[in-house]
Amino acid sequence: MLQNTMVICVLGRYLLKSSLCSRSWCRKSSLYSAGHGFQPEEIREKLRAFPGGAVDLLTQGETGLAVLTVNNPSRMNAFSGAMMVELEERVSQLESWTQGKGLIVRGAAGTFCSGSDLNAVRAISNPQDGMKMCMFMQDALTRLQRLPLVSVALVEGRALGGGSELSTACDFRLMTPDSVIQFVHKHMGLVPGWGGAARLVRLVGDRHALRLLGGALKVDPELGLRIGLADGVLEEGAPQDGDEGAALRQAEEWLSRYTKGPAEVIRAAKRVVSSGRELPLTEALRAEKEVFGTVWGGEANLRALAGKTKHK
Ligand SMILES: CC[C@H](C(=O)O)C(=O)SCCNC(=O)CCNC(=O)[C@H](O)C(C)(C)COP(=O)(O)OP(=O)(O)OC[C@H]1O[C@@H](n2cnc3c(N)ncnc32)[C@H](O)[C@@H]1OP(=O)(O)O
Repeated sequence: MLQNTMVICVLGRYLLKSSLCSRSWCRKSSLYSAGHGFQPEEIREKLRAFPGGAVDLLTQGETGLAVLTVNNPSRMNAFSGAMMVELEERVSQLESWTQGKGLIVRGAAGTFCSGSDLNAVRAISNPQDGMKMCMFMQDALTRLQRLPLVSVALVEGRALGGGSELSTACDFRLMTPDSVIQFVHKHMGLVPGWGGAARLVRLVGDRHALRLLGGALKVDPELGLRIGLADGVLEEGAPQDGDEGAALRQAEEWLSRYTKGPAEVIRAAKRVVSSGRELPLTEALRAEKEVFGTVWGGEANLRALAGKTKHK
C-alpha cells in the first residue's frame, strides 16, 4: 500500500517535472529509465534488424498541421521494427516543432495499421525482447499523446492489434464508414502492451474496455460513436472515386475547428487537458496555473483585450 502510494507520488512528480511543468513541456522525457531495464539505444538496434516500410512526417508551416503516415502497404501498414524506431524519431521531431497546433495520424493506401509486423513478432517472441519492445512503444506513444498538438487518428480500413492501440494515443478518432477498430490481442493470446488498455479504459470506461478486449469485438463507426471511442464519421465514397486524399482533407477540415487561432493558445489548451488527463487534481491544478501563466498577458490575450472582444 505504502509502496503503491510512493509510486503514485513519484509518477505525479515525474509528470509535473518532466513533460507537463512550464519550463520543460517540450523537453523529450522518457516513460522508463535504466532502472526499469530500459536501454533505448540497445532496443533501437534490435528493432532496426527488422526492416521494411516507413513512418512519414509532413509538417505544414502555414496551417500548423502535421500528417504522420504509417507506410507499409504491402503488409497493411504493419509496424516493422525499423518503423517503431522511426515512429519514435518522428515524435522527437514533433516535440521540437514549436509552431505546430494539430496532428493527423493515418495509414497509407486507405487502411490504418494492422499492428506489429508478425514476422518481427515471431522473431522476438521471448519475454525479454517482448518487454523491451513494450517499453519502447509505450514510451513513444505516451510522448505522442502528450505532444502539445491536438491529435486525431484518421481510421480508414482496419486498425488492428497495435494499430488499434496507436489510435488510442490520439486525442480524437475519426472513422470512415466501412472502417473497423479491433483489439485482436485476445486472438493472439495477448493483451495490449503499447499502452492501449490503459488509454482505452480512460476513453470508454472499464466495462466497455473489458468488452472490447475480452470479446475482441469489431468496433464499426456506429459502435465507436455509441461508446465514445469514435468522435466522428467521415462521408461515404471518396476512395472509390479514385480520390485517396479525400478522407485526409475531411480530417484536416474537421481538425481545423480546434486548431484555428494562435499556436501558443492552442498548445496551452492541449497542455491543460494533458495534465488534467494524467495528473491527480492537486498537481493538475498546479500544472494548469503554470500554463495559464504562459498565456496571461500574452500577445493573443492583449490583442483580445484591446479589441473589446464580444462572444455573440
Ligand atoms: C496483438 C498485438 C500485437 C502487438 O501489440 O504488438 C500486434 O499488433 S500483432 C499483429 C496483429 N495483427 C494481425 O494479426 C493482422 C493479421 N492479418 C490480418 O488479419 C489480415 O491480413 C488483414 C485483416 C489485416 C488484411 O486482410 P486482407 O484479406 O485484406 O489482406 P491480406 O490478408 O492478404 O494481407 C495483405 C498482406 O499483408 C500482410 N499482413 C497483414 N497484416 C500483417 C501483420 N500484422 N504483419 C505482417 N504481415 C501482415 C498479409 O500477410 C498479406 O501478405 P502476403 O504476403 O500477401 O501474405
